[in-house]
Amino acid sequence: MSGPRPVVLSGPSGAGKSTLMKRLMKDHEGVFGFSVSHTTRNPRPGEENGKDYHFTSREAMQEGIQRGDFIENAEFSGNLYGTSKAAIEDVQAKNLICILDVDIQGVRRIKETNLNPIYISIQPPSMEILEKRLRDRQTESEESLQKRLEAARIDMELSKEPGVFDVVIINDDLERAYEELKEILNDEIQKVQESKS
Ligand SMILES: Nc1ncnc2c1ncn2[C@@H]1O[C@H](COP(=O)(O)OP(=O)(O)OP(=O)(O)O)[C@@H](O)[C@H]1O
Ligand SMILES: Nc1nc2c(ncn2[C@@H]2O[C@H](COP(=O)(O)O)[C@@H](O)[C@H]2O)c(=O)[nH]1
Repeated sequence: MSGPRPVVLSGPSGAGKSTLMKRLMKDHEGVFGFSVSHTTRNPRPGEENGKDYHFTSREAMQEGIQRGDFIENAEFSGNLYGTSKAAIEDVQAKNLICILDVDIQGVRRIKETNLNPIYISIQPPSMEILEKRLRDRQTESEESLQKRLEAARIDMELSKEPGVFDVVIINDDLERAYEELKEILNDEIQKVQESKS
């Protein structure tokens, strides 16, 4: 299907992907659409089913995977996560820039498809700062936090491999990281805005 190129945002848990993405969507109403993933993890306070995630059981999700409903899926920190074909189609049908928030395993699987997104990695300035951000967010048990930090170490190494990401943004200063993200997406944003005027 032709239309604006999707955007894959990846990077360690706690690096700031959701923070940057929410701001981008708020500042550009009618330009971006979020690909709502499925997950077997429990909702956090304030998260809405169907908006932040489709919260589901492992059994139901495995059935969906078997049926071929997902373009990618991965086990992360003890839970299943996945992008359904429908999640992407819903956004693309509206001619919006589809934003996917996926881990590094998702990035690798999406590269085997014909989605052709812009791959952006959001990285924290250091492991110490990442740990502080995750602890301050107060969403994780100690066990989950340790699993996320372990996954983060792997993510930070893999993101340095040439050719995996089109751009790596270090989210140290939020304003600067946001400006960098907007700059990268400027052409696609303009295309959507022009198509609507
Ligand atoms: N540049 C920044 N400086 C300080 N704090 C930040 C910055 N960016 C994000 N944060 C804070 O760090 C925490 C983690 O950010 P966020 O939830 O956006 O990360 P994430 O990458 O989406 O994580 P996850 O993958 O687990 O959903 C949040 O509490 C957020 O407010
Ligand atoms: N491979 C996929 N990874 C996903 C998907 N949706 C989210 N994620 C990643 O999971 C971790 C944890 O997210 P959290 O909301 O529990 O903090 C994070 O790295 C996300 O990028 C998906 O559909 N596929």
